[in-house]
Amino acid sequence: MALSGVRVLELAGLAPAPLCAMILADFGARVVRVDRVPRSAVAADAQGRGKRSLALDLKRAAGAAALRRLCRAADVLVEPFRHGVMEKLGLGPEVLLEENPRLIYARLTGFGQTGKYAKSAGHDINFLALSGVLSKLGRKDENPYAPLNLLADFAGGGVLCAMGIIIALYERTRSGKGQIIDASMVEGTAYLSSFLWKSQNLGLWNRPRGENLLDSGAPFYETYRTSDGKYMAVGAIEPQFYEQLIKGLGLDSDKLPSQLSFSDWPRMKKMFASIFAQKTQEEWCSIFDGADACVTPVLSFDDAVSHQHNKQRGSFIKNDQEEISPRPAPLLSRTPAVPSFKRDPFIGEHTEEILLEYGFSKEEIAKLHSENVIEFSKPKANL
Ligand SMILES: C[C@H](CCC[C@@H](C)[C@H]1CC[C@H]2[C@@H]3[C@H](O)C[C@@H]4C[C@H](O)CC[C@]4(C)[C@H]3C[C@H](O)[C@]12C)C(=O)SCCNC(=O)CCNC(=O)[C@H](O)C(C)(C)COP(=O)(O)OP(=O)(O)OC[C@H]1O[C@@H](n2cnc3c(N)ncnc32)[C@H](O)[C@@H]1OP(=O)(O)O
Repeated sequence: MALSGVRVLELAGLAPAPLCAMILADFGARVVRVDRVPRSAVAADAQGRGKRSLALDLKRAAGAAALRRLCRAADVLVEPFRHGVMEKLGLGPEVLLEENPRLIYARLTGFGQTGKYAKSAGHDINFLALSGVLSKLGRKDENPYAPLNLLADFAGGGVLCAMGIIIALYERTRSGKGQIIDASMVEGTAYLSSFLWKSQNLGLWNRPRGENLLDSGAPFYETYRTSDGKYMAVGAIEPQFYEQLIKGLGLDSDKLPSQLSFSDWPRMKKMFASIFAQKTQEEWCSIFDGADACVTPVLSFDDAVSHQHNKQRGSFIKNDQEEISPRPAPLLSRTPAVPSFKRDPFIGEHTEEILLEYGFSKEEIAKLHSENVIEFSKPKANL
């Protein structure tokens, strides 16, 4: 796999860092998740695929020293705490990079390492809000709406941090040097929205929220309820696709206002809604499948797994616990990701094997254990 041989240490956190490290594991990195001792009340990594777990108390001097030793032999460290936490533990980047100048020290936070909010707690919705992007999301006359925690936590956070790590690994092949990655979810989300920023003078976004082309203002970029209580997604932007949409709906474009007549959009949306409400989702699929109208069913998770297209591509996988999840993306032709089919690791399940692998002796491990600096776990559920 593309990242074979890359050793990653992930300090356990909430949603974004676990995704970042799972991506690295899916593509071949050997990822060790460093879990808390004593266990945290919010300890539940649903993104542990392909990782092993080492339970280590970083607040004890011997625990922090153990992490320093692990970092001397690692390629990447991913830490998810607000600024100052690692420094307080004596595990700041100056210390770890001095001991291992090749280390890539990835700091995945909401607000970044500097600035007024660097030490503030926050969650996805806060980062999305500060990036400016949340102000654009939502329907007309409604409050801004955060699409789960997909945008800041995962896209602007986990994915962009993984990209930063890959870029730094690539650069290290030339310089031989590691570096610090300051991955702020506010900035990651803002960066993802570059198109919105850079297209402002195109007149696409100058109307109030919910009245623009892609924010549910346009009748041809919307979801519509079907007679069986399901939904269809319509994305017929270009005129040739819009024409196919109109045809599929049984309408005559000569008798309709022009596609880009903003003032007619509310009326057109009502008309489309009443037409979509007359057939089931399946009936609409049989009309639009194969037509270039950019109309697709809105699928539940179950329906997505069993949809013919996704089945043909093997887009979802099942692990040995029968748990279904999306296959890693993108597909690389020669060195594709090979996701683990084993269950996610229990906290502390691999403590001993990891420490041995990183050069600790059996005696050292026994001492750490007797002092409760590390924990071993018997295979039982985390929750
Ligand atoms: C919207 C998402 C968040 C989704 C979260 C949900 C997935 C979970 C939230 C509630 C969970 C459920 C609940 O807990 C009940 C059940 C519990 C059960 O165990 C599992 C099932 C549950 C139902 C459980 C299920 C799920 O887990 C939940 C539903 C997000 O937006 S995530 C993004 C969050 N933001 C960031 O990542 C930005 C950067 N980070 C931060 O701002 C902060 O880290 C954060 C997230 C605000 C947390 O702040 P906190 O004060 O708690 O932490 P820090 O300041 O970072 O400091 C960490 C302290 O921990 C010490 N420490 C770390 N590692 C170790 C170690 N190995 N050993 C010892 N100590 C360690 C560290 O030294 C710090 O100590 P100090 O505070 O003393 O400095």
